[in-house]
Amino acid sequence: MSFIRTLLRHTAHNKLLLTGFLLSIFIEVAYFVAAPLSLKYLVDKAFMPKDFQMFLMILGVLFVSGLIYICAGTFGDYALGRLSGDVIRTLRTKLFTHVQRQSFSFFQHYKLGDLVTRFSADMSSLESVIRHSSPLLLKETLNIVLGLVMLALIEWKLTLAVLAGTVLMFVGPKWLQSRAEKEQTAYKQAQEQFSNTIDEMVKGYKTIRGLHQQSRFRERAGKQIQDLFSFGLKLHMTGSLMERLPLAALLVLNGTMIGFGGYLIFHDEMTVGDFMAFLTLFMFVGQSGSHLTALLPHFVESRVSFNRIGEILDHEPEVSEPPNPAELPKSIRSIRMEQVTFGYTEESTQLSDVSLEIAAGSYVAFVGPSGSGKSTALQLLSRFYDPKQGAVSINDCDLRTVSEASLRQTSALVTQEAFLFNTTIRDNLLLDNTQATEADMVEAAKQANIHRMIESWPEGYDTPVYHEGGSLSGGERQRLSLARALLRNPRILLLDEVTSALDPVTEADINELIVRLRSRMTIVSVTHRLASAMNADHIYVFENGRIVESGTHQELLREHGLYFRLWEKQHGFHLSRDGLHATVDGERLAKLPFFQGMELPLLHNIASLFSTETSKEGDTIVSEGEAGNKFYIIVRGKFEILKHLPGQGEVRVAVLQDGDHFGEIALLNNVPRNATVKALCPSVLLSVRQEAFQHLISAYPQILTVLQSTLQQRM
Ligand SMILES: Nc1ncnc2c1ncn2[C@@H]1O[C@H](COP(=O)(O)OP(=O)(O)OP(=O)(O)O)[C@@H](O)[C@H]1O
Repeated sequence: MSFIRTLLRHTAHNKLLLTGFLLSIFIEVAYFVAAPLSLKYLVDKAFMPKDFQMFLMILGVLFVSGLIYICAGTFGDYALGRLSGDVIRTLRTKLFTHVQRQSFSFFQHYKLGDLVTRFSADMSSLESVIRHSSPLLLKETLNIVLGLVMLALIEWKLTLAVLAGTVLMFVGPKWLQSRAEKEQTAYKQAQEQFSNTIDEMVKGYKTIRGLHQQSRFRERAGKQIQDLFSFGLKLHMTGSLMERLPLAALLVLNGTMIGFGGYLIFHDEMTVGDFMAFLTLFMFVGQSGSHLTALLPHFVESRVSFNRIGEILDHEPEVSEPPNPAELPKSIRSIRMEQVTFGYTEESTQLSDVSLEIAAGSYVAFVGPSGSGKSTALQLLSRFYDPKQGAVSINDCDLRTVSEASLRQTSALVTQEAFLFNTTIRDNLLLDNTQATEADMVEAAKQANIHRMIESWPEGYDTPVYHEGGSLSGGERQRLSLARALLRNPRILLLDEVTSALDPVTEADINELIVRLRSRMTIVSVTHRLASAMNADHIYVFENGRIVESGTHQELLREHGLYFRLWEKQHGFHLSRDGLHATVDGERLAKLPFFQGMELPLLHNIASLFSTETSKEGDTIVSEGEAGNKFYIIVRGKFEILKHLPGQGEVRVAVLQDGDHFGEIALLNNVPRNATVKALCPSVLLSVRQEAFQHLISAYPQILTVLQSTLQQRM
């Protein structure tokens, strides 16, 4: 078993303790095996001839060897504790460090529950086998071997008969082993799935309650608990069969031994003392045999656990530290992507032949439609992935040759998620930054416009954060994660949609901060909102994984290309500072296909028919199949369009963002929604009801014609 090999490998370095432990086991076993022999001598040499001196001598020997046995056992327990603790500590550390080294794809493949189960349930089963089952295995095997030798010394013929029957004890468990392994694997998988559900239930508790999804989750958990019950029952039954079959074999053996032993006594080939010693020793060996088989289910479980942990340890990170990593210089000249092609999987391509150069100290924006590859390009700049072809470099230094520590000191990434640790605000800001003073921390918080807010909390910088930042607002979280990045004083600041989920005031604030920072560091910002990018020194426009345009805001507008079209789409909306009230210009409405050619005064009237709606992440705006009675324009936010496709279930078919519209088909009578629309972040919409539109349609039949042709295209 490779598990035993691993065990030996991890304990071999502590030779003295290991030898002491093995010796203690040997003494224990020798005592147990030899003790029944005392019966033979007591009966044949002391009791039968009534030799009191011999009796005292045997008693003395028993007492001294009992004392040695107790001392050896105590030392053995200590040695085992140290050795097994050491193995588990090494394995836990190895697993943790290995998981930490992994690339993003690993965390996409393994869910939280998968990993937690491996760190907890699987490690515990290994721990129990290392601490209890392995030493028992050793002891019981030695018991059997030594016991059999002793039995042979007492009466070899009887021993041979018994030995032949012993084979029976191991046939059943061997036969059941592969079944037990399969059941164990199924049980562990069910544990993982249940852990994943608990994880979602805790993290998504607001969404679950908000959307009243408790019963769906209860149903899912109920099914998983039922699976745990069924797999657990099967496992229990197989385990108990593995223990019971050898016991049945033992009963047969007992009968054989008493029968054959009796025959030998009646024919004077064995003394009564020999028989009693044989019987006691045989009971003892039999007990060891059944202990051994009782250990089998634990070994099966630990083997499955060991393989599951091994699967993680065998997973090599795709992005690894080079053997002799280079350090990035203090001053940065440029960041380059040269003919970069990249795909998240072997088969897919998310970036094709992307080349760009970012001068040190400049502020660069990546813009483009959803899914065009902006964030992917940023992740390559952070070396969360390596390109399939081409190179990403800083100062002509390929990132694949640079040490991770040096890269992370040079650049800091802030993402939309703004993850915070469950500790105080101070610890969240400082992390391991021992060089930053209290004044530095306050300065960074001031720059990110969060200092006053922190000070207004009763515990100030010592305020604890709960639920990974869920106890704070999105804006507070984002400002804190910006302050954290600034405190590290990076030379390159990478921002991934940092303002997309924020209210207009916070967004404007953060955009101002970026403008202030641009002289101090190189900034690369991914955003789908062009108003946030217009101040950039240079803008790269992505479409289908390629850079299709680049230049300043003005240059790009003059090109009348994709950027211009996106700008036109996002322009013409007004949002109040609190983000709760939006309006749209008549000119903007004129760009919608079904309003084209209408006079401006009428469009202004139509604009006044719209009312503002806000939605939270996860809110369903429209549901496939329901009767629709509203048309929507997205003022700001992100929505996914989901459709039920035959054989595939609900599938995301598109993502809509600022300036996009949906639901116009519902403005026709009795047309059900042909897709579900869900908010991916806090969003603001303008909507108009069907009734309000009816008189327009009758006055302007062209609206109806265009809507009908849109409907035909989409069905
Ligand atoms: N981790 C991932 N694994 C597989 N595919 C991914 C992964 N992340 C993104 N993609 C896919 O890669 C493509 C580009 O995604 P990316 O996030 O870079 O686009 P984007 O322009 O930033 O869009 P958005 O603004 O919607 O995030 C999309 O088709 C997306 O579905």
